[in-house]
Amino acid sequence: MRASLIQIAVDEGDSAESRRGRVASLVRDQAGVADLVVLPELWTTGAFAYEEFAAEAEPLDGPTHEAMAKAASDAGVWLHAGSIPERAPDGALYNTSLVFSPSGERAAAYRKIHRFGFDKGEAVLMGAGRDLVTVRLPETTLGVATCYDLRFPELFRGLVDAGAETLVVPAGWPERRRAHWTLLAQARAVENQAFVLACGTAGTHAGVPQAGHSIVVDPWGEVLAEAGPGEEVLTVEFDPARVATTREQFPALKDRVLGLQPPRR
Ligand SMILES: O=C(O)CCC(=O)C(=O)O
Repeated sequence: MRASLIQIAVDEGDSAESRRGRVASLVRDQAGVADLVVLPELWTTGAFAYEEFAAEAEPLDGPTHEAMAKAASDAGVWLHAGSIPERAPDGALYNTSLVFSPSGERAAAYRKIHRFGFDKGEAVLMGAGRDLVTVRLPETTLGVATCYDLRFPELFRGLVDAGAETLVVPAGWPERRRAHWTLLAQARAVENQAFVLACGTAGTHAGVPQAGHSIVVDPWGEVLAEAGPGEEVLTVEFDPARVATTREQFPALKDRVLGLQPPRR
């Protein structure tokens, strides 16, 4: 199976509309190259452009949905289209990822569960998702998570329990914490014996330089491919069957002990 992670430069001065056109064309270029294409988090606005979330928010089936559904079917690829600022019917905002099949049907929508910013930014502007999401592809089952979610291993264990073998993480991770990004992507792969496809952004927006360095990690924790800091398409070939063989040959997941008792006082 071949996957291409499109590490988009999300700089100021590029409108959401023009970026949508540019990204759709990059997705189309993957026809015959990749089976699965992955885009980053909130690439129409930038993950840190908090003041743009409301203005650029769109319904689930808004302009980004339309452009990406068409790009997926034109290219004949599975497309994890990263996330959009979603305006829900009740007016609430969510950081929502969209996944499309090669015929351009929406296969899944995932509302980010852990919102970043502590007492400001996304954490106060957006609602929190509650539902884990997996997507069955012919070759593998995707488990989806978004950016800050990468810090919460229990979410990934939930995805693995639901059958995920390839963990896909679109992000807008800042350069300042790039070491955490790489470390956590490898940790999630090792502990879950799964592939991790983590696609970040490049460029600078809202004064926050982005880390780039999108990364693909195998179920043994080895880095199969890693991007540099700038805009880049990172293409990697991987064998989804390695999840089953790794879990058979080193069956640590079977040794989980659930329901531990808290310390006695
Ligand atoms: O956890 C981090 O360091 C970055 C998270 C983030 O930027 C986000 O979720 O948008």
